[in-house]
Amino acid sequence: MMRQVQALLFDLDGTLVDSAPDMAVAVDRMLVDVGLAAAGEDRVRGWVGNGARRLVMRALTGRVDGEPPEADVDHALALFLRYYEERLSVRSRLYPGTRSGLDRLRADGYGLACVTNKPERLARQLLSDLGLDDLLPVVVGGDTLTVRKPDPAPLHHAMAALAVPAEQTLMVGDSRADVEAGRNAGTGVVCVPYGYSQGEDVNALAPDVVVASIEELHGFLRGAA
Ligand SMILES: O=C(O)COP(=O)(O)O
Ligand SMILES: [Mg+2]
Repeated sequence: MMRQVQALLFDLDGTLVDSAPDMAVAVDRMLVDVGLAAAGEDRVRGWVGNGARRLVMRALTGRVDGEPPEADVDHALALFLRYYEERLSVRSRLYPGTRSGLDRLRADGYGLACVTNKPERLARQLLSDLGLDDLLPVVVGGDTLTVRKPDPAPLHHAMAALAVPAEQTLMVGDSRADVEAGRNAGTGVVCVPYGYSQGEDVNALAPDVVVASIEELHGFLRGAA
């Protein structure tokens, strides 16, 4: 798997950034507005990973596979996005080892990109607020193309921007959508165990390797080089 890695594609929420605290505030404000009970941060953590629309669908139904009426989703999504944008990076934090790991990976010359299911505009703003925009200038969001992870197209888009083929790229993520997107695109797949994986153990998703942090990923690639 570690054949000549030249580029790394990073998931954002749950991999680089613990963004659930701010997302939970926005979800709860939305839920109260539409007459439902606030869900709280722990439940919201279990709903993040497949884009803002899916997050809202889960919040409205309390179910990971919930399918509320389209008009309800449209209304709630607009509220969620407005509230989330107002407080995008108040409590969101980089996971330990993210900054140092990305710095070292860049110093070693790897191509780095962010491939997230978050709306691109919010992803760019969050990366900028947390000081990662220089390290990750290539950002593909959930609405950059017409499809999102687990579709391989966002990964292909990022790899084209980095000019690195899939055989020399690793997708680094925290959930099933990332693992499947990597497999579909033909990249290697790395998981972190601390993110949002809708209650699934990332080991059960059979990534090529699980690393405890982005800094550990750097050490792992050094060792494999
Ligand atoms: O916003 C989401 O649903 C998840 O975003 P992610 O792909 O960065 O985990
Ligand atoms: Mg994620």
